[in-house]
Amino acid sequence: MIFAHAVADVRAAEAALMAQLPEGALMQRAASGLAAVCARVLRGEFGDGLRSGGHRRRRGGPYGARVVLLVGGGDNGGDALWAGARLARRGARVDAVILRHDRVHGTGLAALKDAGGTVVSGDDGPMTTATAAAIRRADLIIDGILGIGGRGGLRPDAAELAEFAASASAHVVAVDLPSGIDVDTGEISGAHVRADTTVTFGTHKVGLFVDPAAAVAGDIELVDIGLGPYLPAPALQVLEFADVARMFPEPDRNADKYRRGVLGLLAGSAQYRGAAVLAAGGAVHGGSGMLRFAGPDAVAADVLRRWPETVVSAEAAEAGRVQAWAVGSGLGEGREHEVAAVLSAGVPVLVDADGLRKLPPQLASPALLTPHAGELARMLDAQRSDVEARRLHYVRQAARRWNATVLLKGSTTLVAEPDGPVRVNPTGSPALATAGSGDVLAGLGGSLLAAGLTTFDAGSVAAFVHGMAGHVAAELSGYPSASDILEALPGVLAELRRPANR
Ligand SMILES: NC(=O)C1=CN([C@@H]2O[C@H](COP(=O)(O)OP(=O)(O)OC[C@H]3O[C@@H](n4cnc5c(N)ncnc54)[C@H](OP(=O)(O)O)[C@@H]3O)[C@@H](O)[C@H]2O)[C@@H](O)CC1
Ligand SMILES: Nc1ncnc2c1ncn2[C@@H]1O[C@H](COP(=O)(O)OP(=O)(O)O)[C@@H](O)[C@H]1O
Ligand SMILES: [K+]
Repeated sequence: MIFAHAVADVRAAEAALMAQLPEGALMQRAASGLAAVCARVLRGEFGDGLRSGGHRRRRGGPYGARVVLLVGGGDNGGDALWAGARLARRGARVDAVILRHDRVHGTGLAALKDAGGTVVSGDDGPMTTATAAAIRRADLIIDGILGIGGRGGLRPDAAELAEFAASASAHVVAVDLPSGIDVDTGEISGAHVRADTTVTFGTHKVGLFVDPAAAVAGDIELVDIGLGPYLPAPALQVLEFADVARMFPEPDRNADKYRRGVLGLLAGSAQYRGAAVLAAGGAVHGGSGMLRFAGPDAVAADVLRRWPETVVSAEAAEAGRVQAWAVGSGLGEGREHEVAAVLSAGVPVLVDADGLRKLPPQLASPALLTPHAGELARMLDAQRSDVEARRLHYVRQAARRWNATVLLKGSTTLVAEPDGPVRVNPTGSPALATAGSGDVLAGLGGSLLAAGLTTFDAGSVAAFVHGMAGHVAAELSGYPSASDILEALPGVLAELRRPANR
């Protein structure tokens, strides 16, 4: 599992660690890790990142490379200067653009000059003819404008510099984080740097994983500076393949279909018949022992044709015993009384799409709500654009509001509980943004709930597997449909469940 911590916790851990170490030791660890990643960038070991297109790709390493440092008035600028000094000693031509001469990290600047680096900015501002020329011909730009001490977007002179750097063809490496993002929320409130690679220190920072900020961080490289023992519980968790492989329910020797868990599915309608078929497909593969589908004859017939293992009934009340419900995908209007009955049935429930329209103020059983940004906006009486800009804020708010697990879908899928760390799904891709793909996710998540996973684990495991299936489907079909994603599921699950991976 990968973790990210809040700035206050990073600061406290740094203070505790620094008390044990000689002055400046931590910055040397950070700068040495930063310089090592920069050397790899200059050897061409990194892709072109997000700003791909106009990059001049260098392969020769630091010797003879042109490096520009953007240096703010704090320790983030200090890291850049010390790393610049190391690169200069290895033969790079290093030019520093100093934003605040009165605040610049003194020993870092002296070290850079000793190593042969030069300052190209002027006394009255960072943008000079020499600055522009250095940035235009740079192979690598190191963004040390702001780190965890930054507040709000970049100020005008830094913003102008960042904009000029963005128009250059150099690879941009951000020190700790792309300057100007809100590091604890992933929000962006003004001008900021766009990085191809971010080298972060001690632990990951929240904003590096949450859009919109994550989208401007590029590849993330973590440099261990020894903070680990001093860090408290993380603010964010990112599951990895091995975590997910371990979290799957393992049917025991004397399992039967009931003990493996039965999922009830209330999805699809005359208008959205396919939603029932797609959700049922996610469900029959998701680890539960049996699927009971409740819905109108025509929809049930479609489900049975595709998934003959399903047991169908006309109404939720006639479905029989289940260990969990998944409700709402493509359900349309008119079955609100059934949704209400399912929500008070006393078993865990995944609530998607139309099931989210009229949620009661209190939910009677453990619930996993799976809105996209538009649905969450409607639930919280907010604007969709605001939910997309402040994903972490709103997902946490909804989790507290309904005392439930909330899985917010989209470019960063987040899974939040009323308290504790939020999980970010690392496998998402725009390939998933296709009609019906959310229905597959709902069926899969519901099935995992029925099989006994908690709402938090079921949501995060389902999102992870769904994302992997999206990648596999994209390799096979270019622009995969939801049916393609569904078809890729068994292969992905087989890989995850292989004994060697558990
Ligand atoms: N502590 C450690 O042990 C280690 C820390 N490390 C490194 O230190 C970094 C944190 O350093 P830091 O605390 O000095 O803050 P930092 O992010 O450089 O910026 C502060 C300066 O920015 C300014 N400023 C603020 N907002 C602004 C804006 N919007 N636009 C423009 N300017 C703005 C603010 O000025 P003021 O607001 O006072 O005018 C102040 O001068 C951390 O990210 C990591 O890289 C590593 O070496 C590992 C060991
Ligand atoms: N830009 C994106 N990047 C990654 N995943 C995305 C993106 N846009 C949508 N998704 C994912 O695609 C799925 C779409 O689900 P949903 O919005 O419910 O669509 P539908 O209702 O048509 O099934 C969700 O899993 C969501 O997280
Ligand atoms: K930075």
